[in-house]
Amino acid sequence: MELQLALDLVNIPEAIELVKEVEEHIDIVEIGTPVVINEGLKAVKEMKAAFPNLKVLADLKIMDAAGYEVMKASEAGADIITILGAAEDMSIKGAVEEAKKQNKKILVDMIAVKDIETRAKELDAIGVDYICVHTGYDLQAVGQNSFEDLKTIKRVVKNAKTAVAGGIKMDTLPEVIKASPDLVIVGGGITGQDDKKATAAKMQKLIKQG
Ligand SMILES: O=C(CO)[C@H](O)[C@H](O)COP(=O)(O)O
Repeated sequence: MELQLALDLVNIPEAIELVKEVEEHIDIVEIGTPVVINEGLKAVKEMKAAFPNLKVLADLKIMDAAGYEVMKASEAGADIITILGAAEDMSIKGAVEEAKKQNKKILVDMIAVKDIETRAKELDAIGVDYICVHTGYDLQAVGQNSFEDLKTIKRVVKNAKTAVAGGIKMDTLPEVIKASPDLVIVGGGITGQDDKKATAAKMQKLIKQG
């Protein structure tokens, strides 16, 4: 099980300062969608240059022109690139094909997918690297989470790694860990804390204990 830190509400210098604090306690750093919108793929490039030993995920949430966008994110230094599960199979296949060429990985974000079980089976058969259940900010605001969806993908996915994101905090982490995802993605649960390093360290410890 790995820990990914999601950075959404920062600029590039703030993102780099934040990662300096928690670097030793995370496996992957995510350049969140709002950061890519504000700063472009330069944010991925600068993060990779600052932390060459960390895996960098570019949360592009690709919907179309997937091969091209995966290629551009790969050139910027991303190790993992996200595409939406709601995208056409043709787009998912394009992303997977380009990622293989570039020696990168594809994470499919299942946000807004209604039939998680059926779509997860289809995506698994296409050969994506990760399938991630995700409750975005708008549904977190009305009290939703993805813990039941995580159990669903754990049951049906045979090849891809499983991941979970959306409002995970220290108090809900044990429930997430119980379901044994391969990747736990935490944003505000770390960045919103006064002592980010101690929080990341504690989360890492729980995750490594399984
Ligand atoms: O992709 C995202 C929002 O669309 C976030 O990066 C993801 O939800 C993790 O952040 P948090 O733990 O703060 O919810």
